[in-house]
Amino acid sequence: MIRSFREAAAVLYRAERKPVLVLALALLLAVPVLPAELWLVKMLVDRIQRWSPGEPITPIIAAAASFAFLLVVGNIALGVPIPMAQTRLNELGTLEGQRLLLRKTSRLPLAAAESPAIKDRRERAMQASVYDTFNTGVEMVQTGLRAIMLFGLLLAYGQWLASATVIMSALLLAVVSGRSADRVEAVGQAQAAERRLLAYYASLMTGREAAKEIRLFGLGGLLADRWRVLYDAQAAQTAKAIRSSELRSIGPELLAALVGGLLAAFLVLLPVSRGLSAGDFSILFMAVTMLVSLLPRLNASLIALRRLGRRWQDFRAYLELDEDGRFGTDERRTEATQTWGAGGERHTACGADGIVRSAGATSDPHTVSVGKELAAAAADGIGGLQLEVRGLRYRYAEAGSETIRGIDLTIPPGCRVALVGENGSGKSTLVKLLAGLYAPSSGEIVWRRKEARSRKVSREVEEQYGGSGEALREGGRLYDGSADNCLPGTDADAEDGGVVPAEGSLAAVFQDFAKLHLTLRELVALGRLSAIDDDPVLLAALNAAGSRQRELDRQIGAPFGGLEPSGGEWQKIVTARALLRQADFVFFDEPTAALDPQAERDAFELFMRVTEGRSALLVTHRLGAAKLADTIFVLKEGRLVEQGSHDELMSQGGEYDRLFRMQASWYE
Ligand SMILES: Nc1ncnc2c1ncn2[C@@H]1O[C@H](COP(=O)(O)OP(=O)(O)OP(=O)(O)O)[C@@H](O)[C@H]1O
Repeated sequence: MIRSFREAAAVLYRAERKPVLVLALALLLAVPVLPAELWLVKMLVDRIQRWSPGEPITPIIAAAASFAFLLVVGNIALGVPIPMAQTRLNELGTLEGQRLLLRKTSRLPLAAAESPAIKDRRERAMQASVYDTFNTGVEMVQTGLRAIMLFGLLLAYGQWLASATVIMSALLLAVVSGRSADRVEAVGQAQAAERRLLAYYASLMTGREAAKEIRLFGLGGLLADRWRVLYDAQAAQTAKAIRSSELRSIGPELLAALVGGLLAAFLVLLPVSRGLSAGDFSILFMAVTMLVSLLPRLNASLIALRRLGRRWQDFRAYLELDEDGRFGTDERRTEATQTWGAGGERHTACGADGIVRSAGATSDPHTVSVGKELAAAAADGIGGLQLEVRGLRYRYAEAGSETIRGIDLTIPPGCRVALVGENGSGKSTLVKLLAGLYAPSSGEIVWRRKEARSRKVSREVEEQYGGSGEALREGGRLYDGSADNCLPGTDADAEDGGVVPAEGSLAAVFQDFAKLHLTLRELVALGRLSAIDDDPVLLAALNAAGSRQRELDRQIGAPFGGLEPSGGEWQKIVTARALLRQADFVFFDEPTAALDPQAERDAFELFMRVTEGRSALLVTHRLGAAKLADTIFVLKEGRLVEQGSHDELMSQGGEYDRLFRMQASWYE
């Protein structure tokens, strides 16, 4: 509880110091005002009592004026800044809380971000409130200090019995209502998954994705009904928990009120029995009645802070989730590795009989931080990336069996590989693993930097980029390296180490790419943000991807009043983004699925040209296009079953031959 208060205060303090200090100071300075007020009341009453006609009235006026002054200080000097600071802190708390959650979510490993359990955690974390946790904490401190002062006053008058009785009844109330509040909170926490479902139904009914199906199949009513039933069920659960909580606290609350009443009545007898002055009686009476009303408030603050503390624990737990995209948060992955290592070994690559055979000494691969090396690699423009995969296995958290079942392969620099296989054979999963978006359940993915051979930009590519080859070469590498090392059974370059690659050395065009509603400029520049103001480079990338879009500052996406590209146009834009990245290794996961036949053909030709001399992995169901690759990998039920050139695989009469003939039969 104290930790959550401290952490919430730190979040707000980091965001803006002034309102935190103002609120804390104003609330704390208000504490001594209370006993001062009581003392002045006593003084005033005593002076009035002692005053008799003919005596000067000044002492009474002085006491009354001091009391008025204190009221002004309490209500205006301290009262005014408090709501102002609270309003600001409320805004800041909402902003910071959401910012932290959004930033965290965007940094989670893909597998974690996709996991329902993590989504439920986020839902619970979203119930936390930075502002409420801080404000309730400060208010509780203030109320607690006031209560201590009032107790002190009672004790000063020797009222031990009264103090003990009030404390006992307050403790009883705290225990009973604390337990009830915990039960209500537990109900709220358990509803996280249902709240997510509610939000999902609402987004289906209001969003764009499902709008067509909802109208066509008349699903609106069904969804609205489900939403209402779920909502009602949740509301009923909450109401039940609150009802039983309220019923439980009736007894202790009655007791506290009774104690207060009895004590007040008891005090009426005090002046007579102890010879106290009217001022003493006033101060005691006020102290008891204030305490009796303050203690339930203190109790309520305690309960609220406890509830907020629990929510804060969810918030903290979410923010502490492992951010490493390559190793993930899944315990099953502890044995998995994805490393980036220097080269130094010999290998046989792209062999016709599949499955890599590594020979010779392998230098210790070492994990590196992502980012710096990209700059280094981009600056010197050397080398290509070699990908080595050993014993790779992957099982989705919710799946009963492995999707990837022990894959070994090597893709040397400058090697263009096609990955083919039936639906569900694991192609996209493999790409996500290789791209570092999922962490393997076991096995190794090792990237090595290899020396480049020829690094010239081919005339064809230069032309394709609209004469902006120079601009595109900046920060990148376009070259016409040969693919000899990809020929089956041929050894690739050996003994060529080098710097390791980094995040920006990889680029990808995914099958299910995100249609981000940004400007065209931003959409393309996401590939290389440093080029965001370089119009010739951005236009060249669009040109290279076959897109005819030229208005870089045009908003894309109808929901924001912008241009709505067709499916094929969208694909060209995201391809331009990947091209702009100038990565050493490019993944194309079914990048032509939405293109018309001519555009598809153009795209494959372009793919061949722009990936000249660098490594690329193309996932495709168009086996005619796969023929263009240097090597074809055939995946079946999560295993690499064949590997080789088109002619070799056809002559083997295996899975590839079967798939190819089946597809070709459509065109006979
Ligand atoms: N998030 C997930 N959770 C559980 N299982 C998944 C998940 N994503 C994919 N799978 C399963 O993994 C298997 C391989 O899926 P994947 O998308 O990799 O196949 P694919 O070869 O790319 O298929 P396609 O050709 O249809 O695109 C499928 O059985 C699929 O149902």
